[in-house]
Amino acid sequence: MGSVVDAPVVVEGVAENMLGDKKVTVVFVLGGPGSGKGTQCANIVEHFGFTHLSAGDLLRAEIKSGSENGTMIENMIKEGKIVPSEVTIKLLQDAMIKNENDKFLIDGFPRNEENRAAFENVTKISPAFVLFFDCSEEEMERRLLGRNQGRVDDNIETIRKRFKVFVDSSLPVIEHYNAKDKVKKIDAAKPISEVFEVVKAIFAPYAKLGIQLLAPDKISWIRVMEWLNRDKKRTTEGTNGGVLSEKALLECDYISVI
Ligand SMILES: Nc1ncnc2c1ncn2[C@@H]1O[C@H](COP(=O)(O)OP(=O)(O)OP(=O)(O)O)[C@@H](O)[C@H]1O
Ligand SMILES: O=c1ccn([C@@H]2O[C@H](COP(=O)(O)O)[C@@H](O)[C@H]2O)c(=O)[nH]1
Repeated sequence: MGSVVDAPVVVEGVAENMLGDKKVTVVFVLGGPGSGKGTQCANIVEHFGFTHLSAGDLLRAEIKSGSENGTMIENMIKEGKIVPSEVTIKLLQDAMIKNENDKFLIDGFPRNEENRAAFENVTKISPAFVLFFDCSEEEMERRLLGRNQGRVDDNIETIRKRFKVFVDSSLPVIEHYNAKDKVKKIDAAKPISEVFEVVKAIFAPYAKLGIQLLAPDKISWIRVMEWLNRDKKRTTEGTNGGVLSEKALLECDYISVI
């Protein structure tokens, strides 16, 4: 009996963007403060192999690093205001370039139409789709006041300001992508596990296949991975140089898919 490995299945038709020499898939994760974006992103990372980039976390790290922008960012966050696009975009772009992964969840960005247009202009990346966590202000307020992570903006005064910024500036971003049919709206008022069931169905095309080599003496991992990675499509090339369909690969006597 051979060993087990996770093999990526890349789905044709999912938008891919170039970041330097690298092809990347980006999903924007949007929703009001406390709607559960970070919580669900952690689940998506665990199950679907995305890298989570929270714009808010990157800005908070920038404050801690003692950067020259630190004081300005801290003041904006305390007021619930939106940090200038060039600062946030640079942090996101650097994080994507540094990371070897090619699938990113960008959480809490773009926050306004100017953020969105600047990001698309600078990076030439447009999202594969946008997850929108929809939740009432009453429920979000309850969650934020109970979060207890010592955040300077989780107080009732700043929370109200953040809600207003979300409605006035961030909802138009969601409307922009909705007009392009890119928004997947989720009822985020439900319990965490129920929200994740809906999220899971949306990310199903990114699921990893478990593959087991039944006859390691007859077929090598290197060969299987070459087949699966070729052209990043669901068709693969066989040993005889012809085209081996995914179906044929999965029916191969030496491999089982679990
Ligand atoms: N579906 C849910 N039901 C109840 N509580 C939740 C749910 N999702 C998240 N929470 C809790 O609500 C709080 C806020 O969640 P989270 O940090 O994921 O929200 P967020 O949208 O990322 O917030 P922000 O935009 O302010 O960073 C956390 O304490 C989290 O445990
Ligand atoms: O793109 C962004 C993301 C965040 N901010 C500022 O940070 C806080 C906190 O953001 P969270 O997503 O809740 O962690 C937000 O209120 C903004 O002040 C930003 O300016 N731009």
